[in-house]
Amino acid sequence: MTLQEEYSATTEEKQRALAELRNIKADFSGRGWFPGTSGNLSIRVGAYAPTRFQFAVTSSGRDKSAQTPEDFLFVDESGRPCEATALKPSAETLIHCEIYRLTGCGAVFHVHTVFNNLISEWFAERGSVPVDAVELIKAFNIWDQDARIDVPIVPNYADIPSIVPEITAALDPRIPGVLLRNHGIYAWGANAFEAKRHLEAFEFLFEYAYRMELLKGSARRG
Ligand SMILES: CSC[C@@H](O)[C@@H](O)C(=O)COP(=O)(O)O
Ligand SMILES: [Zn+2]
Repeated sequence: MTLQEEYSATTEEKQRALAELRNIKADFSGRGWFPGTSGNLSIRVGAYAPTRFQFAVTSSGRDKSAQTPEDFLFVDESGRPCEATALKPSAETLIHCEIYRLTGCGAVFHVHTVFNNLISEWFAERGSVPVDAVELIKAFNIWDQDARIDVPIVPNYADIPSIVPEITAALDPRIPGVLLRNHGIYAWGANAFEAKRHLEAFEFLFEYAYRMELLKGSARRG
């Protein structure tokens, strides 16, 4: 068995991953989370080592509100397609690769929303979004009384490979997500269920943080 074969998944596992991605993509599309072909999703399949893994990822530039046979392809740890295909993996595949390499997680979801863009710009100089004592922090399995978290924000560059070392440096192992400034959130988890829970929690907390800043501002104005 070649190394590639050792890390490739069974046909059944690949089909299960694609079915799960189709359901997740339809769900997120229903929430309006893929404006203008933005967003990308991936689920890891097969054996894992930080230097050898494979995952299914959305193909680049497509309307993610549509369901077609060309929506996904499988790539390896370097982001290269695992088989001959005319499809192009997401332009941000290297970010998924780095998150899998650093965390060993099972799924990575990326969406652009107005709230995640606004809050990442508002707190950009601070370098993270502070969230204090909100119950939904428990979605990240943080159960401290009055827990406080800081969601990392990294610079956004047109050259995607330049973003990767920023994520490597900023990633907090306690926080399953990272914001790209004025771009969007990457959320991950051990599997698609957990990554979806984390993404929903992040989007709730970003809207909460945005509205809390407005309340504080109006209170200061009196
Ligand atoms: C078209 S704006 C969004 C893209 O530039 C990118 O940020 C994105 O999220 C989707 O890129 P894709 O290559 O389709 O995965
Ligand atoms: Zn994006």
